[in-house]
Amino acid sequence: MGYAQLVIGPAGSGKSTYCSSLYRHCETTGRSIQIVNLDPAAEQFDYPVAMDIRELICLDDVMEELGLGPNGALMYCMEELEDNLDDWLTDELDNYMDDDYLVFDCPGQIELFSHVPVLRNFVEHLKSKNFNVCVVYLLDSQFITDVTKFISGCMASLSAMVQLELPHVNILSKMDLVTNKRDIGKYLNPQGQVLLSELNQRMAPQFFKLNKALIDLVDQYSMVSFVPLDLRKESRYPLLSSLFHLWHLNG
Ligand SMILES: Nc1nc2c(ncn2[C@@H]2O[C@H](COP(=O)(O)OP(=O)(O)OP(=O)(O)O)[C@@H](O)[C@H]2O)c(=O)[nH]1
Repeated sequence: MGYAQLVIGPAGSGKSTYCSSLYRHCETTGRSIQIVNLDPAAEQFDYPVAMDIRELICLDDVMEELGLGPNGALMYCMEELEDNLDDWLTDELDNYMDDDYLVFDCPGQIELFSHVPVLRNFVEHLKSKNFNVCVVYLLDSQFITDVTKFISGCMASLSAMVQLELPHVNILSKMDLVTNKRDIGKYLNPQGQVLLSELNQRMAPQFFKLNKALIDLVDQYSMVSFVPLDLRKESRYPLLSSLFHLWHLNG
């Protein structure tokens, strides 16, 4: 059995930085992982790239040849990947053995994990090749500085959970940029009633019913909670280790 981590999250949330930190961490601790680039627009990497979607298709070529903009071209590239699961991806996966650990650095287009089936089909393919797959969802800590942003971050993460139906860990990235940790603390162990009253104070009364429904949803999916990760600090090591261990057991 192989293991795979799908690293997803909005554009710029720190996916590639997380992948390179994880790679260096594993190097230090004597583990072996392979990082795969699934972003056809990526230009440079801070980690050795084991497999690269750009060998199959490249964003610039699609933009030039089909006259598409960056977003349309990216979706075209991902559909090309979906069409090549049995060919390109299967050939590439054949290079990896039992017990190999692949980490997939994905593009940040939100539609990939909200409403198009590409990643879900990709995951099904990995499973059919005997990979145990889990998701690491990154959210920039700067995006949850108030309750409305927090709810929006939760909803985006929840839509990925529902779409992919995999073991899922939410990580709050760029914690070094949070100047007042107390502002974020209340969102790490969210209390429904506190969030609801904060939300209601921010919004007009016609939204109160909707606010309640949203908070109940976050409460019910109690796993919509975030693990803060500061990659710039030495303290990241125990956290990366325990997360890695968890994924390896449950992934
Ligand atoms: N301060 C700080 N900056 C970070 C951290 N992680 C990433 N960044 C910066 O955030 C920017 C985006 O980081 P990336 O790792 O490229 O993010 P990404 O999610 O892979 O981006 P896309 O592939 O474009 O979606 C870069 O300028 C990084 O240097 C962090 O933990 N702290």
